[in-house]
Amino acid sequence: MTSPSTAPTLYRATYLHTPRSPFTHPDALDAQSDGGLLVQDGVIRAAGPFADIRAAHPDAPVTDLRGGLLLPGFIDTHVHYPQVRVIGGLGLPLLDWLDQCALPEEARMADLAYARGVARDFIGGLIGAGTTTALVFGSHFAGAVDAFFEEATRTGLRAVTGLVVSDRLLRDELHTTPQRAYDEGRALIERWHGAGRTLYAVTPRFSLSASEGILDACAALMRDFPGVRFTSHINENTREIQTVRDLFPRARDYLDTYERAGLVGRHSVLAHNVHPTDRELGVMAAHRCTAAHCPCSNSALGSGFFPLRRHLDAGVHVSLGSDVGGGTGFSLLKEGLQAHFMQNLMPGGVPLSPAHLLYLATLAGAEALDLPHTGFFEPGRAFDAVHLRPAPGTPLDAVFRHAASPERALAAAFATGTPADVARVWIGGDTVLGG
Ligand SMILES: O=c1[nH]c(=O)c2nc[nH]c2[nH]1
Ligand SMILES: [Zn+2]
Repeated sequence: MTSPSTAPTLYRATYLHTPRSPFTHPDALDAQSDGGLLVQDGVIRAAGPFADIRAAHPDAPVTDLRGGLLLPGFIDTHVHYPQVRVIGGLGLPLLDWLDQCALPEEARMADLAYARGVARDFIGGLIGAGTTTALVFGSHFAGAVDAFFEEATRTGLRAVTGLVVSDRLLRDELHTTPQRAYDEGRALIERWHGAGRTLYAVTPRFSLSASEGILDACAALMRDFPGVRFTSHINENTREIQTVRDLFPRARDYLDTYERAGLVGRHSVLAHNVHPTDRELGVMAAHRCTAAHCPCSNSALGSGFFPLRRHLDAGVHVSLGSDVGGGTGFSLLKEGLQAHFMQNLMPGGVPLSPAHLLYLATLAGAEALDLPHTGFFEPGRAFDAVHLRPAPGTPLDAVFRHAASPERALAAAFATGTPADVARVWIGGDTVLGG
């Protein structure tokens, strides 16, 4: 039975989106200075110049969003739910930061009441930054993962997440066994994968903390439940990489620890990849898996410069992640700016235009997660959107009022926009913030 249709709404706005990748299509940015998006039942029905949409739908009520910028909702492809309350542990390299900042907080997630509060803080932070879809590193505790799925369902966030599993070198209370990893993962998949807007991601923390037995349990879940996603970390820090080499003497490299277990494929998103070998890039491209680039985290933890040029030359898909709490906040505008800075500063870096940054923050994530109903504005896609409308008197408001083109306003949004400039957020046509 189909539910009865609701009345359409015609949104009138300056909107920008990237229906294609600017890395392969130089004219990928579509900017409508006076655009119209007709939305009904959460789905975009028509898109284009306002005058054209108006003429075709003369009776649709209009919501006027002019004076700001309307963008597709941001898609964060790497962010840690249990770390929202430890953002800002600056000055430590990865393994020390994990020991001193992240893991003590992750151990607190055993307390379900605590986890529920963290889930509220975390999802509030994501939506407040204009993020409408996220691939979320979950918790080591199944109860805390349930709490996350419940909060995602309550708020309407599109979320892909799962139980984080490890069996060595963290803290005892964060360790599990292959059998428990499989059993708890299976129960969570059966409850949440494909329920409403939520999907499941099989999530070994990283090979440093995962034995072959745990990786095999992850592979069994991937085999038994086709369609679940896979995520983990790779090649972030030189000490981490050396430790993985010592732990897996038969593996050719870091990627091979996942590849041998059968965990590298179209639905795999590997965070960081700051120090890849050419072989790893070739295999990632061949399997069409994604590297989630997290520039603020790479800077804060001193992990290094992401070799974007090598990824592009090898044909590896790249998306963007905030990596909270190694990263410094939820804003994908800030991640885009930091990516731009780092590519500017590194020898052989890729010059990133505002169109590249918008693509990385939106459609690139939809492609990484294989969510073809999100990522840009076209008839048939869900209306997931963020309206940036800076407060009067702010510098960004001054730029918006005087910008020579929507592209210039978009560049300023990446240069100086923050969550304070997010006025309204929609997911599947529902207003989840502002309005
Ligand atoms: O940036 C990171 N954050 C983490 O929590 C983590 N765990 C393993 N490797 C990691 N890298
Ligand atoms: Zn991470």
